[in-house]
Amino acid sequence: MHTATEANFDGLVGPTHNYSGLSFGNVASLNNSAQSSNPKAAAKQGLTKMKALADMGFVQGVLAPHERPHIPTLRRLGFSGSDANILQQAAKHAPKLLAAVSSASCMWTANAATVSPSGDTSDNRVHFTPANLVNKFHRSIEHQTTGAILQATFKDDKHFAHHPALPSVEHFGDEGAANHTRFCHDYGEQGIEFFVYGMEAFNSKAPRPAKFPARHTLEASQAVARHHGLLADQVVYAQQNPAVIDAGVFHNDVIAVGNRNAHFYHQDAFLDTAKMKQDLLTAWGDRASDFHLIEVPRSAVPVADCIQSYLFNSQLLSRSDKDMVLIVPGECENNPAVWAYLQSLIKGNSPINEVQVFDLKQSMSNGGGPACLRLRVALTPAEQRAINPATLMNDALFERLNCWVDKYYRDELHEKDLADPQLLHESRSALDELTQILALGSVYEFQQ
Ligand SMILES: NCCC[C@H](NC(=O)CCC(=O)O)C(=O)O
Repeated sequence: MHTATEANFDGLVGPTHNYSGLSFGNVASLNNSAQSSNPKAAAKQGLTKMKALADMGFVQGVLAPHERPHIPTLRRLGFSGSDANILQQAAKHAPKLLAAVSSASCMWTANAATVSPSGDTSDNRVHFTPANLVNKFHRSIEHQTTGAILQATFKDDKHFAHHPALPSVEHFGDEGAANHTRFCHDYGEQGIEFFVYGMEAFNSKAPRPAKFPARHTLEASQAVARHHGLLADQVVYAQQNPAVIDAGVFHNDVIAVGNRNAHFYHQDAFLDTAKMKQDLLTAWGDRASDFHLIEVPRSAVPVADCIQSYLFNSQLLSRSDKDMVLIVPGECENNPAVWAYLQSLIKGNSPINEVQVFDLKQSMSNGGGPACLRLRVALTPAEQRAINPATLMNDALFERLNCWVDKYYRDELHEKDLADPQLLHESRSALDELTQILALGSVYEFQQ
């Protein structure tokens, strides 16, 4: 281990994974709200992807799911009595609230936080800011536990700095790394941090979407950049095209992905594409010919096909300096325009040389693809050695987590099951054991 690398930390799908139509503006979430879910299959699909990446030689970590249904939130909202009584009352009087506090949405760890690697920060530590996720109630309750799990995973304050989430108000709406990409030569060198926002909160004259919410503001990204101690000329901001948000692109990672010297994005992704390109090339500096701007034209793949297939919600991974592999969901293979485009892409002269397909249907049906499920953390060798080793995927952990899923997870879940006190019991028992497997300590309220 001599050079820095990029680790992926995937969210392990929790035992209450279900489809409740909670995310206005997210087409899959709204369309699948009547479906029953399969938490066991969901967790195993995620584990299979994690194991495959570990087997390919990438550093792969696991982030634990949160305590759900979240009884402390129901108590905060006025329900009282025993846990079973609270579940029963919530199911009767506020079923959508019960669904919200039962969501396994923390699986999408691209939304867990924004991470700045040590090559970029003023104190040369890796900085983490959990995302407040204020736009959706069910996600706004994630950041505290997310912060605790990140601190239990990246423990050593010599290497890692943890900030609290930004103020939980729309002006600072923050969706984390789903709207953040880092470009660099080597992962350990200083890079360019690219922040994409949906609207300017304090400028009502600036463009913003009309139909669906812009979840992430410019002001949130600027605050994160200040906290992380980033240099102004290493930071680029770009506004998402409001029209694509209105078409269902609720996060920028549904329409663009970047890695090292490659930016792979759709023609319609940004409000001002020419400016985005110019700003990135200026920040990149000399050797501009090394930077790959791979723009997918709408004539080849319409925006609707991007949303249906999640083409851009892929993981773009470096196998060596000039060789990248793209990890895509099965939906890409089933979309003729997308699949034809991908075949031509890998034959062309971009650094992307291979496409690998993974079945992530359980997560995809709530609008989460391969990229949503992972948080990227670029690490130097010394930082890598400082991570909690119990969270790193390998043969033994894969085996152990599969047995753990078999022991605790159901293979079918309907909205009505969320009121079952047995589900709460199963979920807490599972997480209690998981904190031992991953050596996290007591990160959940029920353990305190
Ligand atoms: N990065 C992908 C995030 C997907 C997530 N979906 C959800 O929360 C849907 C949950 C439901 O509808 O049951 C979201 O929209 O934030």
